[in-house]
Amino acid sequence: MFLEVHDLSKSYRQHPVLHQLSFNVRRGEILVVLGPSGCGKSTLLSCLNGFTDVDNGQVILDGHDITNQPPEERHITTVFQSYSLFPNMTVQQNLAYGLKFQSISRAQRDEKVARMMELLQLTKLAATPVTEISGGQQQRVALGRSLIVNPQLLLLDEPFSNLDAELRLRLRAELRKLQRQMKMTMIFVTHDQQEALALGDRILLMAAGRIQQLATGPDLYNHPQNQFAVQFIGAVNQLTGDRYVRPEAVSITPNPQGDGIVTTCLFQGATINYGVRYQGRDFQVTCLNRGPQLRVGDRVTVTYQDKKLGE
Ligand SMILES: Nc1ncnc2c1ncn2[C@@H]1O[C@H](COP(=O)(O)OP(=O)(O)OP(=O)(O)O)[C@@H](O)[C@H]1O
Repeated sequence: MFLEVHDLSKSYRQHPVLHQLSFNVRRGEILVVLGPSGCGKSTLLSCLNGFTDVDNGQVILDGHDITNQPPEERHITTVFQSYSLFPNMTVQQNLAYGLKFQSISRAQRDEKVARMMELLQLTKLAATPVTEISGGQQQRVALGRSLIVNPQLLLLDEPFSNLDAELRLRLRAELRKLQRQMKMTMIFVTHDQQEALALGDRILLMAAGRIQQLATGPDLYNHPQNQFAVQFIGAVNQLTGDRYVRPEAVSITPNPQGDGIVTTCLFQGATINYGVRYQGRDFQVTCLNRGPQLRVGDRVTVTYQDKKLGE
């Protein structure tokens, strides 16, 4: 394994924030750390990059125990939400800055910068001061500045959260492409489940400083291990005990004698979300937009196959 984390614990002033976390990251993988605000995601990254000391546990990177190494010796780079670029420098100068401390020739440096600008589609903006480019372009420069030093491990802490929805989607796709091209290992922190599902080879789901589940996106969605996982990823109809059914796994068919009744209807384009009252319960139902739309008050037949947590 490329990164191994064993029994990592961290408290701030006697208040435990991370509880004996153990997990691995494979070389060339994007692991997304997903969880609600305050669950300890940023603290986990700080323990990995060395900005925060751990109370207990071990961090092994590529076979080396880095638990007590200072941050500058770890070959780990972090991209933050606020991109902290140098405002008085151009795009090109910002990208080149990280390479100043590497013993490479000027020609090699220029070549790396040119390649990075090309990858990130920033070539035309090379000579523009970073204060004169858009938020999305600034975030690309920040990404480029981190990627250019070719870190063994890149940590990203909600890097797109200041950007509008469309730009987020675009940069997500670009990051995925770059990561594949450069075969870089990344840990990406987010509280956005769509982002996690879109980006992660695997997702480490956290709540209150504990790992709830570590799985691929489809596994997390289709086979949640506990109540937290089933509630946090996607919408769900809770049934009795540990049984549940996802909205798209409920079928409704119009039937004047049916014992379900449509209570709400939300048109979403490709899909329609219905609320259906059935057997004393309110169900969320997601249907593909095919055929005539049902209306509030329509009677329906309801069928579903429920599942059990942990299966
Ligand atoms: N330097 C610190 N001193 C004391 N408590 C801290 C410190 N940093 C974080 N905490 C606390 O640790 C807990 C976890 O914080 P952390 O920032 O790691 O969560 P997060 O999941 O990254 O949250 P968000 O998504 O809101 O950024 C919170 O209760 C927070 O208040």
